[in-house]
Amino acid sequence: MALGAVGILSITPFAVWRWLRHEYWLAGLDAGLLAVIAIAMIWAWRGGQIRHIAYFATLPVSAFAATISLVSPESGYYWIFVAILTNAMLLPRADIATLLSLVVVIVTLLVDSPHSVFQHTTIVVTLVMTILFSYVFATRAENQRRELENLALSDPLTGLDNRRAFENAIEQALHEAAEGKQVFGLALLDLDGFKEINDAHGHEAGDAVLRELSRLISDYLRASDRLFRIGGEEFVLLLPGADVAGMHARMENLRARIESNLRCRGETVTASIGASGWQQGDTATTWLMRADAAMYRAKGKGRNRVVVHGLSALA
Ligand SMILES: Nc1nc2c(ncn2[C@@H]2O[C@H](COP(=O)(O)OP(=O)(O)OP(=O)(O)O)[C@@H](O)[C@H]2O)c(=O)[nH]1
Repeated sequence: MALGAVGILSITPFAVWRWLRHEYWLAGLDAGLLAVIAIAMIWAWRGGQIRHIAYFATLPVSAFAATISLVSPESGYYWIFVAILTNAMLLPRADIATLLSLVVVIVTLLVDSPHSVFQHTTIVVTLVMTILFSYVFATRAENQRRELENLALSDPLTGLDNRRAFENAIEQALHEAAEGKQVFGLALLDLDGFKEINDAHGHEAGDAVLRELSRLISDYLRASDRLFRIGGEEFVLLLPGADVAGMHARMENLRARIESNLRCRGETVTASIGASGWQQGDTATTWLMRADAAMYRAKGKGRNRVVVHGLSALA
């Protein structure tokens, strides 16, 4: 929004000035660019996706810079610097931003320059330097954004996807299930007596158990399954293609594997698992509530067991 406001404040005087000088064609070009910026600002204000808005805004800005440098080469070149920076700052990919800026610069080199050879060389060199520096800036910004996204979506202790990632994934699963593309199972896994483990052996030993548990579950999962750590000793599994009977068999295997392999200072550590299949009309809350209720039934029945909602004979 701030960039848009600066753009409008900077370009409007040029549009008026050109209109007063009867340069209607150039004034119309300025007015077109002002309209693009205004639409982009309204789109952003109404919550549009920044990525789409960026492409919508940068393409006309680049086209404007190239056109103005072709029709008015004495001063038009300066707008190319603005276009290069706009591309680098707005576009989500540094390579696309650089490519677009290069196209603009190459187009402008087609102009018969009214400048001296020295001035023209200076313009070309400074444009190329600006593109290079913008590329470095945009690449850094892109990497930092990716790192931040990873940090926001992963759990630092286990490296697994976290609750926020799970919230995105369950919405996606609900969408796919409602469209009939895929059935899904959802399983909640909670360690048994973890407080006592922490109290008896210390927090670091507890952390080691959580890391080992993550490794055990990850090794057991299929490529399409997803595992999340959504709380202290609470994990969620999102299992595409799993019907309730199949889910019970798989979770029972996982439970037995944990019981056989998970140890803290030689003591066996176990987990309780509650699971539920997707049902028509489910929201994330209703689906999770059924899996949660199944998990508490597993705890209530003495822990170290699996309960799948709707599979009472096996439960
Ligand atoms: N080491 C460690 N402990 C954690 C972490 N997050 C939560 N906890 C501990 O996990 C324990 C959870 O305790 P409870 O909710 O009582 O669960 P529980 O002892 O496993 O009991 P049940 O679930 O009923 O079998 C608490 O002592 C928390 O301090 C963590 O990241 N690391």
